[in-house]
Amino acid sequence: MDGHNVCVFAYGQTGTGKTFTMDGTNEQPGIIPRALEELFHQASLDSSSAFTFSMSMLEVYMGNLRDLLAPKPSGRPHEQPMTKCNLNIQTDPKGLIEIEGLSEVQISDYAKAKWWYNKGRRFRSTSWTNVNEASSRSHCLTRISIFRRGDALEAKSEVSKLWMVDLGGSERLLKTGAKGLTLDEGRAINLSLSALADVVAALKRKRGHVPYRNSKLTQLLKDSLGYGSKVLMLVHISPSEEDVCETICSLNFAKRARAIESNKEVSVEVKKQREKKIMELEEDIKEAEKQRQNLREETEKIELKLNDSKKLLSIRDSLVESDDMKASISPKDDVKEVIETPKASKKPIKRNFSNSMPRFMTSTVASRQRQSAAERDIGTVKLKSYRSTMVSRSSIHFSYSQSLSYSDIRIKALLRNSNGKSGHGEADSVPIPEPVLTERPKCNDLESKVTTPRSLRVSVGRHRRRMSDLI
Ligand SMILES: Nc1ncnc2c1ncn2[C@@H]1O[C@H](COP(=O)(O)OP(=O)(O)OP(=O)(O)O)[C@@H](O)[C@H]1O
Repeated sequence: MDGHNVCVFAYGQTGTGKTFTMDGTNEQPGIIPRALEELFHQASLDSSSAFTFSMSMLEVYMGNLRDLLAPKPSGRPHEQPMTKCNLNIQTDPKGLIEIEGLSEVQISDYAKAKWWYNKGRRFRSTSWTNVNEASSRSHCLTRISIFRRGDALEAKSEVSKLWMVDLGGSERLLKTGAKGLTLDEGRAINLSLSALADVVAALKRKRGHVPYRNSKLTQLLKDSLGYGSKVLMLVHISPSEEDVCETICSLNFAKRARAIESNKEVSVEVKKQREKKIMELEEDIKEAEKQRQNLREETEKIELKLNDSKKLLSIRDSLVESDDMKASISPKDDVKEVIETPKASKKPIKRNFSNSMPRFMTSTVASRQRQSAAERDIGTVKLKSYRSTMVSRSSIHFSYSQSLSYSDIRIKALLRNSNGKSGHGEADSVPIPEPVLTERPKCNDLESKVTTPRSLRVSVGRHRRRMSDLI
């Protein structure tokens, strides 16, 4: 009544109570009469919509459709309505199934519906077998068409179908002892049940192609047995131990059918699980984002350290490459002061330092010769007396990274002046061009001081010496 197509069917081994469940008796009405009664009851409760019902009944017998509500031939009221058999099944452009020429009767109330139903049921094909004395030899289908119209005038009317199916029983032909026509009927029932099983399997696996066309039974139920419809299957099994194989087969079929997801609507539980999963994934994403940020910061720190190291390395390299600076002044006493530290003695330091130096930094023969030549030159200079005379004027700072070039014309002039005017303190009058003072890193511990006139500012640090020269 909510607009869905519905299929209720009874499945199981022959003689297990399918017809009893669907039809019932006068004392114990089955599902079909109860459903009819309930339909009218529900329609009376719903004041917002107007419902009308119509009913059709047919059976699939030996692969053919037989109309169970067809009018009887005139003059022979007690005869079975055989005029309408082998009906054609049509599919309309919307995919809805229609049976060409099938009788459809209006049912205005439950009493009328029951009357028609009992009438159609009487014409069903039954026969005696070893298992069931009134065994159904066909599949019996009752169709209720439900027309629903809303109270608004422009509201569209909806049509839906309720199929109630009493399937023929699956049977072991040896067990039933069927012969002749009964045997053929049994085979036809088994064949169509097999086609139904194929449809169920395809629906379960969500295959694109569902083999509805393999039998009349499945063709009829195409628009009520697939996606978007509601299906209720009743499985009947025998309590007898002898029928355990059939029971297992029936239960396996039921298991497959139960796994079909025909309803597109997602249940509340599934929705909750999805939301929970989404939240977990969002938490994971946040955590990953945090880790990424930390890694980025770490990388930046490492890059900064790397840049510092590169700078230090370039400074060291610039200290090392000074072969062309070998003419630089390297006062031996001052160098020794550089090497000496307050805590360590001379010899061990010299040895250790030399040992720890890379090979390319050790002194070469040429550099030692140049150094000794420079020392000889220095010997002619009275540096100490010069210091003592100039101490009140100013000072020049020598460090491990600072040296004074004797080839510098300013120094030469200074030295000439010192020799010529020693003791007069006239250094200020020396015509020395004003030197440029460049800033160099100072190492206070290693610093040694050489006094010089205040006005004399010597650019230091421009000339660097190899570390081996310092040793
Ligand atoms: N629950 C029940 N209570 C009483 N009798 C029952 C019950 N179920 C089945 N029966 C009886 O068992 C017999 C077989 O039942 P039924 O004809 O419904 O079986 P079936 O599954 O329809 O068989 P088939 O497939 O051969 O048509 C009937 O006589 C029926 O009255």
